[in-house]
This record gives sequence, structure tokens and C-alpha cells, in this order.
Amino acid sequence: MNPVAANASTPSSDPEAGQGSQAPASGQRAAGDGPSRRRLLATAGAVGAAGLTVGAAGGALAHSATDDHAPTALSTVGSREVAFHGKHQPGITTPMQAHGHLIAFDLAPSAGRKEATALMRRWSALAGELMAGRTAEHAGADTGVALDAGPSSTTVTFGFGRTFFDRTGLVARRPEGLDPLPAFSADQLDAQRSHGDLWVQIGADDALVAFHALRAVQRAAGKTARVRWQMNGFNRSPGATEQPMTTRNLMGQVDGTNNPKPSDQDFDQRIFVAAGSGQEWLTGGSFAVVRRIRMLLDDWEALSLNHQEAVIGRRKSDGAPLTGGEETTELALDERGTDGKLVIRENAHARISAPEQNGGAAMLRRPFSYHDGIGPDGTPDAGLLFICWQADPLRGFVPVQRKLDRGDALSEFIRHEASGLYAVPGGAREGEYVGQRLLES
Ligand SMILES: C=CC1=C(C)c2cc3[nH]c(cc4nc(cc5[nH]c(cc1n2)c(C)c5CCC(=O)O)C(CCC(=O)O)=C4C)c(C)c3C=C
Ligand SMILES: [Fe+2]
Repeated sequence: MNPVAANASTPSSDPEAGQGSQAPASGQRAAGDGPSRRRLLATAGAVGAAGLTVGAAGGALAHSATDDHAPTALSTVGSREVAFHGKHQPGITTPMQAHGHLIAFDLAPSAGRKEATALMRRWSALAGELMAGRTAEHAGADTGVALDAGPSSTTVTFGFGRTFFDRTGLVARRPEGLDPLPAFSADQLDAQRSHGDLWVQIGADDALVAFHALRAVQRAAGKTARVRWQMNGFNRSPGATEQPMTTRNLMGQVDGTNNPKPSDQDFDQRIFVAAGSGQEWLTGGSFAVVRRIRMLLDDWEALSLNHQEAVIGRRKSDGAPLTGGEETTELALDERGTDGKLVIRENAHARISAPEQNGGAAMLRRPFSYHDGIGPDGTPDAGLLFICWQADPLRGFVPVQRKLDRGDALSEFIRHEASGLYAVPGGAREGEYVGQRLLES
């Protein structure tokens, strides 16, 4: 086993901070010893005669078949490894990866607590292997899709939906935070693509590595759980920009600026469930709200730049508030222009969603963009797989979405199409599997 660094939240594990960064963030390490996928490949003599190119943009390394089959150094992107074990599960404060897969499962009718326990044990062992860049299954059974790549910042994160507790006879242990989200007036939710007993979030900086992990998780579910829905997303690739910067969404906006930072004094309290919550198994865990939000891009792109900026309250070019300064300058919410009107409009998205307008309600947004092709009407089925993390959805997502639902200028250009709410247990300690403290107590 590779020795893995603690996956604790630290300033440099801020999802924004590492976006596009060349240096591994905290909780990440360069791939080390152990039977890596690449060594297996080399010993199997599977390197093609034309040589193998390992790497990502700007850092490709050629591995010639004339070499002695010793693995060459991985590119920076491929070599990054996130720790599986830690206080919190990976994939929450981990820098946003370039590729993401979300997959929800329902337990099979014949499966109960015993089968769910065996599944979480199996999935946790698998997640540790995938995150370390090792083959997912015994040699020969692995699909081979990621054979020549390193860990590539893979993370696998597990959550339990409300119905998981009914199915496993654990209703008494269900946290209040899993009470159903209220209906919002603008919801157009597809039940088939919402909810689920179990939810898995996969992220990686390489598309093949991410797909490999997704497929391995699905295969490992076996007959215990069947897929309810699955969604694919993406973000900017590390190294694509000159400087590490906050990512943009498909409307072109800099998105993620005012996220809580792990260095904030109250970060842990806002994002992670503290001891004494009444559900000790959830200590160090969090709640994930997942919304598939379609963007009505034809309508959005028809707006002038001024209008687009007024909808958000920030400049499109660099994300700075319309009241001036740079991206990280605070919004001057009371400032009025020469016309006497508020510079950041009453209905601007950034105003309405700001914690100071919502009794301090805050969440950590860690989304992926998605594009599922062009619909029959010629419009892109594209938008945001909005994922936000909080210690309590009633002090995070719910009050903010209630307010946005009533008067957000952005509402006209988006449509909430699917929804999920999951309790995400704390990280597994060495020798433990995710959810053990719930399932074995
Ligand atoms: C209920 C929570 C939120 C939903 C749903 C949501 C959807 C959504 N947001 C953008 C684009 C931006 N959002 C920005 C800021 C922002 N958004 C939320 C919450 C939700 N957004 C919060 C809490 C904040 C931070 C507010 C603050 O503290 O100032 C921004 C501005 C830049 C930033 O801070 O990230 C943009 C841009 C889209 C496109 C979208 C749905 C598709
Ligand atoms: Fe937002």
C-alpha cells in the first residue's frame, strides 16, 4: 500500500486554489511505490512498438519501446494522488478535477443492511486502489482503460440518500438533514434522474482514468445495487490557463470566487458535521445537494455584455464586482450609481446568494459543467451539475435557493431539472470502510 497523506481540509485544499495549478495541493501527493497500473503494464510487455505517450497538455513524455520497460516519470497531472483515508472523504475540499461522473444507485429488492455493508466494504477498497492509481480488480479482470495512467487526482466519494435508511432498517439513524428539500416554484424535476439510495461522485484529471473508475464502481455494485441515474461533467484542465484561476461555467462567468475557504475560521463548522450532532456516525461528514441545472444558452447569449453582468453583479472578464476592484474584492452592496440605482441590482445573483443576505447561510460549491448534446429543437442540453457541501442543508442550500427562487435575475436563464440530497459520512480511517460507523453500530 502506498502511504497516503491525511485528507484533511487545509488552506491549500481549497477547490479554487488548485484549479489549473501545477503543484499538488495538500491531500495530494506524487504517485509512489506499489504495484501501479503502469508497472503492471510494463511487466506485461504491453507497451506498443511505437512508444507510449504519457502526459497532458504541455508535458507529454515519450516512452519508447526501446526502453527497458522501466516506467518513466509520469507527467505532473498524471502523478497527482489524493489520499483516500482521512478525517473527511476526498472530493469535497479537493481541487476541482477536469472530469467528473455522478452515479446514483438503488439497492436491489433482495438487498438489505448485510448486502449494503458488503458493498460499502467492497467499494471502499476499490476507491483506495483507484485513487492510488492501481488496477481496480485482480489483473486480468480490470477493463484496462486506465492501464498506462497514474492516479490523476482521482477521488471517489460516497453518500447515502434518504431511502437508504429505509432499505437497511436504519431509519432511527437517519439525520434530519436528509429531510426532503422543499419544492421550489421554478423546479422542473425529473424523478428518474433524482434521488437514489446511494450516490457516488468520481473526479479525475484524465477522462480515461475517470471513466475507468466509474465503470469499476458500477461493476463492483454487482447484483447488490442497480444504477438509477448517471451524469457526466467537466471543468477546466489543469495547466490550461497561464495562471491558476477560478474556473468558468458554460455561461462564461468566473464561478466559485466567493466560496468559503478552508482557511476561514468557521469553514469546518459550516461544511462538516461536528461531533455532538446526534448522529455520531456522521461526524466529519457533510451533506451534498446535487442539482442538474440546465442553462438556456440561446437566451443567455442573446443578452448584451452589460445585461449579462447585471444579472450576476460581477464583471464577466475577471469576475470582479460591478462596484469595482478585482475578483476577490468584496461586493459593495449598498453602492449606488449616478442614477441613484444600486450598482449591484436588487435581483443580481451574487447579491441574493451572498451569506450576509441569508442570515449567514453558506455552502461550498464544487460543480462540474455538463454537455449532453444538442436537443431536437437545436438547443444545447448543457449547464451545471451543481454540487454544494454543507454541515446542514437548512443552513446552506435551502434558505439560499428559497431566496433565489423568489427573485434571482438568473432564473430566467436556467432550469433545475434533477435533484438529490445525500448524507456523506466522514472519511474512512486506515482499516475502515466508508459508512462503517453507521452500518456496524
Ligand atoms: C442555492 C444555491 C445556488 C445555486 C442553485 C446557484 C446556481 C448558479 N450560480 C451560477 C453562477 C454564479 N454564482 C455565483 C455566486 C454564488 N452562487 C451561490 C449559490 C447558488 N448558485 C452562492 C452562495 C454564491 C456566492 C455569493 C457570495 O457569497 O457572494 C457567481 C459569482 C461568483 C462566485 O462567487 O462564485 C456566479 C457567476 C450559475 C450559472 C448557476 C446555475 C446554473
Ligand atoms: Fe450561483
